[in-house]
Amino acid sequence: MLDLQHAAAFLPRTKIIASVDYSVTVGSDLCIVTAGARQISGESRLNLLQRNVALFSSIIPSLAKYSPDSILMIVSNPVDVLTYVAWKLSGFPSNRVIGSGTNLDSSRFRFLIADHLDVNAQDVQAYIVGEHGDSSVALWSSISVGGVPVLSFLEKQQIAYEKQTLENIHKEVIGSAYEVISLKGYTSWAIGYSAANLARTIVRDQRRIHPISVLAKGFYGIDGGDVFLSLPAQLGRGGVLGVTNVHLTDEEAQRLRDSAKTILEVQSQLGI
Ligand SMILES: NC(=O)C1=CN([C@@H]2O[C@H](COP(=O)(O)OP(=O)(O)OC[C@H]3O[C@@H](n4cnc5c(N)ncnc54)[C@H](O)[C@@H]3O)[C@@H](O)[C@H]2O)C=CC1
Ligand SMILES: CC(=O)C(=O)O
Repeated sequence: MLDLQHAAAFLPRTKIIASVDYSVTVGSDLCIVTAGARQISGESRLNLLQRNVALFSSIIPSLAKYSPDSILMIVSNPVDVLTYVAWKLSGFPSNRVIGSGTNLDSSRFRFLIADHLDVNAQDVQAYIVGEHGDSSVALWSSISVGGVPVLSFLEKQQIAYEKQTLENIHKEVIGSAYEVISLKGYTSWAIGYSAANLARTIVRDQRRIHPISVLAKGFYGIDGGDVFLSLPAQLGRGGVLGVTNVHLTDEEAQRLRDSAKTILEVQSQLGI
């Protein structure tokens, strides 16, 4: 807290407080939960589940008690399952409980596509959906650059593109966190920007569309239980305002359902 307060002269006027007493959070508009165990090199996010569920049992009810009208944004891993846990423990409506989900994976994806095509990542529209983790799904069919749909453009021009190149880019996205963790022990900068990007949309009611972890049951044939995973959703002061109806190919929809199944299998061990 002190270390951040000492930056006061370089920041817009901001009140920075910290406490182990949850009453300091009273009346929050947005609660962002990043507490928890993190992966060691080579460990999967799903492996953190038991340790972080135990933490959530003390954190979430206290936040919900002091800020019953807030939006909860979960970042701790495994983010999709912990968003479900936070939803259950808070008793909040599902539109007010989100996970940072694949907002980060999609940025990694856009960065890699932009790098491959030598364009600006902000001009690349592309989504990773599903689990924030190993079963994530790349929506190749909806990639556009500067408004031009990339795959159909290439197909129309009969320009051969390497399916393997595309698969490799997705593999690189999945491997991104593992690579950074093996190099420096944890990831921090990109997730920080990703969470700040989501927070800005929410508190400023920007109504932008972000791929984030939402209650996904019923979308794209996802059934089998209440599951949170990432879909492109519109966000604002009310939380999740709607889920965008992005066109998925049959293969993409099947991969999304498989990703939901992976998360549900892990969730079934919880007994919540
Ligand atoms: N969703 C995403 O894309 C990402 C998620 N993460 C996840 O975020 C979590 C934290 O990672 P790091 O910040 O790297 O770990 P860290 O070890 O640097 O920080 C964890 C923090 O949690 C705090 N904490 C532990 N128990 C607590 C409790 N009961 N109440 C309040 N705070 C408590 C610790 O004091 C510590 O400051 C991990 O689960 C990690 O996997 C990290 C990066 C990206
Ligand atoms: C750690 C993590 O989930 C990430 O950087 O993607």
